[in-house]
Amino acid sequence: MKPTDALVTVGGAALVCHLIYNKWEPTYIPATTFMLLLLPLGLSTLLVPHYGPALALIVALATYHGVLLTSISLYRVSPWHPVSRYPGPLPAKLSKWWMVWKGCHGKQHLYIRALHDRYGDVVRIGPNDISIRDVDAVAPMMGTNGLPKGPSTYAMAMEPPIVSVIGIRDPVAHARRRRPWTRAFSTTALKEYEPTLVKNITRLYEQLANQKGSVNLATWFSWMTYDFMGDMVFGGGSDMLTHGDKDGIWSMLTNGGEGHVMYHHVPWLAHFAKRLPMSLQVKKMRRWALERTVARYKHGATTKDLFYYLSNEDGAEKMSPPAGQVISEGVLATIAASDTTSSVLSNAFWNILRYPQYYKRLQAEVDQYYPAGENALNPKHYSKMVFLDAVLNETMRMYPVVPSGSERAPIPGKGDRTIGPYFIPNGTQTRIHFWSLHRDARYFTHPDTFWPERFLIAEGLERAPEGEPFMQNANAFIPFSFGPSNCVGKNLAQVEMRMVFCHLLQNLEFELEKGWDPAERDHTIEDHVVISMKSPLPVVVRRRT
Ligand code: HEM
Repeated sequence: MKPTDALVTVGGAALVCHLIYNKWEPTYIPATTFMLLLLPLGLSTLLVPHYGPALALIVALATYHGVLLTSISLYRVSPWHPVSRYPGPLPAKLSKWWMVWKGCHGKQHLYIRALHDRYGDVVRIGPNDISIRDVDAVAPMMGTNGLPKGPSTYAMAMEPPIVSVIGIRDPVAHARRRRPWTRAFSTTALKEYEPTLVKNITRLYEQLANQKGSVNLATWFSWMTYDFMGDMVFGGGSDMLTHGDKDGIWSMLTNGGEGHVMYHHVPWLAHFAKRLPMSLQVKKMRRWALERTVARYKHGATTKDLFYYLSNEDGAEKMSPPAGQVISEGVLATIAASDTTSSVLSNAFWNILRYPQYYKRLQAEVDQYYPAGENALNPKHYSKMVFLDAVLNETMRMYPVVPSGSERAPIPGKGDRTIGPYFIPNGTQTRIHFWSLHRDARYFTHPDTFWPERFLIAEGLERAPEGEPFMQNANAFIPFSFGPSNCVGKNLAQVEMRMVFCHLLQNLEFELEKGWDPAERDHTIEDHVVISMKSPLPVVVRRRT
């Protein structure tokens, strides 16, 4: 064979490889190794007579991968690409790694918002990836007849193949797996959890009351929320409020963010994840969960906690799940419930402490419903505390715990979909960008200002300031997401946060550490799929007299 014919054969094989990946996206490791390595290596034999073995290898690999990359790039920016109708920056159209690059610095929430400001309500943030900032797309995309979860939720689930509920893409299988969760968060079940909540919040209070000087309030909230979930899922064993993060579990949870961003944008990477060093941390967490689960199975249920429902001790399902599934769900619960709730708690405290008028008003509300002597750990007045709710809601509006939204995508191979006014081609990963939606002036007056009263005005409890139109679109406020895959733990999170606020404000007073500028914290917000604040929250705590 002439050298040019051999080179054309190598290039042709690369084009076939592009076609195969474009249609089937194989992630099976042997198939990937064959397509990307063994095939060009094999084809190099055609070039050996002309270049010798070593050079033939180099030429074959360079030609194969050069043609492959060129073909992929041209297709992605061409008008024939299914997502070409949506605008976006060129590097994002060319490669998902662009968003990984933007995301690993923790600022993708700001970047995507800037892209929406520049390009409009739909932006292409990857070759097959779009972000939407339009309230009219929320229900059609995330509601009952909307799109199922996308591939990145599967990729981020802790340990495929035993994927927890958050990673299940098939809507029927997801609904089935969600049943014990729904039972676990019914009104009756929530009532059963109160003693565990009370125990942990009392412990938090005692620890804070005994601290001298300035403390990092954010850390204490993290430890409390984690201990609470440790009790709820694994019957205890965490004890961070007493011993701190001695096992390094909390640092593992908060430091693995860059990995999450990578899986979020390049989900296929998860198939290789077990070989990456970061998975050692995941294994450590899973080992801890396994030990606790085995102990829990041995001792059985002493209270009706979350494990009771997840392991089917309530006997509501015909078949009990395998232990591996219970571990996966348990690990998900501790992650989904602790990092999220603690970040809202610390962000809410940060905001009332930097705006003293809100601290004063909230303190007055707590004192009205829970004066000294009244048990603030009893939720009987919580539903009447409208300002507390307004503070928590405003915190979640401005600092949604999942800033870049939760991914959705048409079911692979089931064809394209139209969502409201938007055409979503098969294979397109899409999401409503919560951060941009929550800070869109069309939906919220002064969207970048912390102004809890907006929620009271919207409910007709207060008058809007005169002289400017008041905007508040309830459908654009989705911190717990929307539809059949929304946050199943929403009600628990709300009781927990209200209980913390009422008990702590009834008994303690808080002051920001002198000399610390709270505005600094704004610049340290990072989006690692879940929001993360790199800055501490240094606060001086005193008992109220
Ligand atoms: C303020 C606290 C919390 C916030 C803001 C929050 C927010 C969210 C969001 C945005 C999602 C993604 C939903 C989607 O994909 O559409 C989610 C999922 C989830 N959350 Fe929460 N969450 C919080 C607390 C909790 C708590 C306390 C639990 C209790 C275990 C919990 C359990 C879950 C679970 C299991 C899922 C997956 C649901 C599914 O895929 O069906 N979350 N959460």
